[in-house]
Amino acid sequence: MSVLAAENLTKIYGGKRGIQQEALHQFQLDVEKGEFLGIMGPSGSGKTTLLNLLSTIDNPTSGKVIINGEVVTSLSKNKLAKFRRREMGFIFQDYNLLDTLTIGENILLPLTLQGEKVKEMEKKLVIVTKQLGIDMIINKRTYEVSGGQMQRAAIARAIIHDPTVIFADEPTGNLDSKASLQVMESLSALQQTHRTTTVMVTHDPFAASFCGRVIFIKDGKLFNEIHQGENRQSFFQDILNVQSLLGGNMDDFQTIRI
Ligand SMILES: Nc1ncnc2c1ncn2[C@@H]1O[C@H](COP(=O)(O)OP(=O)(O)OP(=O)(O)O)[C@@H](O)[C@H]1O
Repeated sequence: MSVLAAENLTKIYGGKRGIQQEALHQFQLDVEKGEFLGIMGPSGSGKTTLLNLLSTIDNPTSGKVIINGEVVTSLSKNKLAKFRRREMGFIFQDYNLLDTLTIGENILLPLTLQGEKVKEMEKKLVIVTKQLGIDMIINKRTYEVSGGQMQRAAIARAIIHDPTVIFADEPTGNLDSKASLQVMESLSALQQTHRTTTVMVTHDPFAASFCGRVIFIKDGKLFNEIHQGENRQSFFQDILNVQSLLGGNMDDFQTIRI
């Protein structure tokens, strides 16, 4: 069952007297429940634009986004804010945790905003932080923990309210290879146990190799899509192969690590 769909999504930036830039052209996408989808492509190909449209951070010039049967591109501002809070989780490259709160308070933010009972929140916090191996840092502040721990806290915050879909934008962009491995293992394990649908933009073939499917974008259009087969290592190689077909600026691509 498709839980997230894009129908003919087009985004044209600029306009009036400025130069127009078509960043996305009549894009079609269907994401199944429980899928872990990666979005890759050279710099400027339209990845962030697509993620911003799917996650309702930005509006398309034309076309629709449908999440859980709801045409989110037609929702009023108020309804959209509620829908986003309930149905979506976000993971960013720079973690976006609040320094004034403890790690635990940061993780609980989506439930606090929903008015969840304290006892329930505490139970959920213990479960999710144990799953992510960060239960020992919930009383610390952001400046007392590592980047990998902050990103795992951000994953916990993204998933704690059981959203329909998690949007991740370069979640390993600021991490070294060891922390990237921990973060990607945590994210893929957790999204499987929660059967959450996850959509992740990344330049990093290592991070993308944890996805079940990776789509490649070029010039705002779908270039190719590949599915994980036997194992992650061979999928990593498949991703590198498509990247070399795709060309573009090779500086965009990290080709080491497996
Ligand atoms: N706010 C904007 N105004 C005008 N043009 C924009 C804007 N945002 C993006 N673009 C242009 O749209 C195209 C797609 O940009 P987008 O940020 O989606 O690419 P990307 O694949 O995410 O790139 P990167 O990997 O470098 O982040 C690019 O040509 C970019 O210059």
